[in-house]
Amino acid sequence: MEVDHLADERSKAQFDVEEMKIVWAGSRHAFQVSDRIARLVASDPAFQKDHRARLGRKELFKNTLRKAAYAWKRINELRLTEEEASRLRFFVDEPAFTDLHWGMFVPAIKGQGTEEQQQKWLPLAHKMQIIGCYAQTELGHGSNVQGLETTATFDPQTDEFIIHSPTLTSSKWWPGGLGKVATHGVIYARLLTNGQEHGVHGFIVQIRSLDDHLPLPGITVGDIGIKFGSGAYNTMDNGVLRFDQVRIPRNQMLMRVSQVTREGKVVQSDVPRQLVYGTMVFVRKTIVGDASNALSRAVCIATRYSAVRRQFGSQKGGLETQVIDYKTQQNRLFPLLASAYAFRVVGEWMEWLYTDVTQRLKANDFSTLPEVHACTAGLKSLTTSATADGIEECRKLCGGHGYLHSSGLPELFAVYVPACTYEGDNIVLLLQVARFLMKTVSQLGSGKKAVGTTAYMGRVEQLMQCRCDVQNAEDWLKPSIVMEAFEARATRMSVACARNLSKFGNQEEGFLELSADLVEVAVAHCQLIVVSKFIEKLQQDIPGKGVKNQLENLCSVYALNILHKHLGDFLSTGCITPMQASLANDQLRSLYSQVRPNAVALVDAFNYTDHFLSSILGRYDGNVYPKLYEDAWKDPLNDSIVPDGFHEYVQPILKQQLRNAKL
Ligand SMILES: CCCCCCCC/C=C\CCCCCCCCCCCCC/C=C/C(=O)SCCNC(=O)CCNC(=O)[C@H](O)C(C)(C)COP(=O)(O)OP(=O)(O)OC[C@H]1O[C@@H](n2cnc3c(N)ncnc32)[C@H](O)[C@@H]1OP(=O)(O)O
Ligand SMILES: Cc1cc2nc3c(=O)[nH]c(=O)nc-3n(C[C@H](O)[C@H](O)[C@H](O)COP(=O)(O)OP(=O)(O)OC[C@H]3O[C@@H](n4cnc5c(N)ncnc54)[C@H](O)[C@@H]3O)c2cc1C
Repeated sequence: MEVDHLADERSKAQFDVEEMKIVWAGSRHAFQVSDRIARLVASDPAFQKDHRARLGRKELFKNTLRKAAYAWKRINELRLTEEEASRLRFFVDEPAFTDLHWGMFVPAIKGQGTEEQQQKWLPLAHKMQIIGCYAQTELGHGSNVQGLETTATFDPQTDEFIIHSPTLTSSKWWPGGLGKVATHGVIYARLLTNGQEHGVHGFIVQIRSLDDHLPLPGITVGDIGIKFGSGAYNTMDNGVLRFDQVRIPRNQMLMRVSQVTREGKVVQSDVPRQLVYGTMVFVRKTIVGDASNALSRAVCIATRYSAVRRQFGSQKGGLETQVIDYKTQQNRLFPLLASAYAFRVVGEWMEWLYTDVTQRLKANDFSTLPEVHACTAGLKSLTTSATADGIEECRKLCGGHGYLHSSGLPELFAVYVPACTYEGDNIVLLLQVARFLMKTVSQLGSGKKAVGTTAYMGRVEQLMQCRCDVQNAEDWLKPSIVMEAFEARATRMSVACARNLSKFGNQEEGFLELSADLVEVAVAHCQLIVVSKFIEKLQQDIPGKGVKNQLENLCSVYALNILHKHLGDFLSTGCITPMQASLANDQLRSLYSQVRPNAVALVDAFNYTDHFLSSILGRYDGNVYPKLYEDAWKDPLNDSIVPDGFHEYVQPILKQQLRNAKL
């Protein structure tokens, strides 16, 4: 009979775990779909994944192609909905060319193509009769999109664009799916007509033949090579691509934002030029939601293992202390648990924000676009940095065993860290947020109302002077007090930076000089958004015994831990005193004690199968030691007692030593 080594932990929970599962999933329906698909994937041997790190690149990649084809077959056989298919991709847990096809190529056509273009290309893409990638980044430029060098020159004689890579640095470099699989790509290039340049635009270009999969004439394409970590992101074929005067019909330029007429005239639509960047906004909001997935997974492993692992403190031969009971462990682990829940909430809000802007754009209302850009960029940066650091912290929280591949943490880290770079380097994105904030501050005096996530700046005078009203530690549990402290911090930092900027004659020069401070301002603003959205969520009716109370504790842990980590910001802006900061820390410690008995149940609420977690340390039943021991013997090195190469290389050394000793 299977023994649940964590049963005791589970019995301590003070809330309804089943109801928390629904909060985590977003709705009862979402939970049911997710639960069903997770089981479907876990029970299908075709989706086995524990051997990935031992495969060579070619075998690994072929295995991914097999899985993708099988997944597609099952999606069609079972007639899965879009939601179900997307859950299937999530639980299969393997980066593949299909991510870029569905996650970027299709959205780029939807967002930047005209109705006519959508009608032509989307049915092909939806049936996967063509497979697309998103080819923007080049060897020489990624962040600086305006600096891309690939050209698309209109030839009025033939009514075609000539796509060309004029330099080595203009080679497309990084696009996922491009290396070996994609038949088409949305290629970003500088538009040239009648000898004039018109900025970067997207073009649908066929890369490989649909008959024999060979590159079309004028195209050089391949994979860019092995990436960080074993297995990990190497299931993806990130590619390199060069064009030698490749011709495409005029109607393959994505023309929702600008059109090129038969004569080569460029006509701007009434939508803003920035919509050319719309796919990045879409993916950044997806990445925010996904951060909670990756962080919760690491936290689930570290929490369960911390409850299993015991070190020191045995009294009279009794059990040693569970490491989760050490305050230092709690102080590292519980803020990550709280962050996972916080990012879940903010991810949900981000979905709402995106739906809202999409509807507005349809009605030609572009007013919220700058804010949506700032929110998606800023929160993508904040959540991915925190998640990447959080996964590594979870590895350390698991001590030595966390470094084993079978802990599930090294591969999770290797797959996750590029999220800090792709879809915009996190620092570059925070600088975008800072620009938006400096603009907002500069407009405060002009009567323009600060709205949305910057509405708090409308109370700049009050926030510049307010003094926090905390008398005792429990006061820090009041949402109004926390909000005021975060708003005062963000406002004061923004205003201080804006004042410093105004000392520079040249704004751009000032921006460069102060960029490190500006990044901190952007972080303060984004952390405020997360805290405020979590607090807003708690104002809703949340059913289930004790569920809301747990979420309130986690929200307070998230906020007070940030306050503690960024104490310098809060103190130097004068809103709170050192005594109040110390009370916040007392409250944080007390919250840890309240989270402690619920910790295992709070990670059970993520509803992850053992297949998905892929971690011996994070097993649901906590049966860690026998399984670790068993697993060691499965390593190919243990197939033979004496390893290959021993007689050839090591034995001669030993014999030499023996000879020397005899001499
Ligand atoms: C094996 C199993 C398989 C299973 C299969 C199952 C089948 C599948 C079924 C379902 C599956 C579903 C799967 C879905 C998965 C989805 C997952 C998605 C995967 C993601 C993987 C990621 C891969 C990575 C991709 C990339 O990295 S793409 C490249 C990204 N590149 C960047 O992000 C570049 C960053 N740089 C920039 O964004 C900008 O250029 C800049 C930094 C903003 C610089 O801009 P600036 O210099 O200011 O220049 P301007 O261009 O002049 O802008 C000025 C102006 O514009 C505003 N602005 C800027 N950006 C935007 C924007 N995006 N939106 C709106 N506005 C913007 C800016 O604020 C300025 O405004 P003002 O003038 O008003 O100030
Ligand atoms: C796994 C992975 C998958 C990818 N997939 C795709 C894809 O499918 N399609 C695609 O088109 N691209 C893809 N990319 C490329 C990715 O979008 C870029 O790498 C990313 O946007 C960062 O750009 P960069 O490489 O030019 O970095 P750089 O901008 O060169 O960054 C280098 C350093 O310079 C700093 N820096 C740069 N500019 C500034 C500035 N203005 N101020 C201060 N500091 C600055 C950065 O912070 C960073 O520390 C992928 C990348 C990875 C790693």
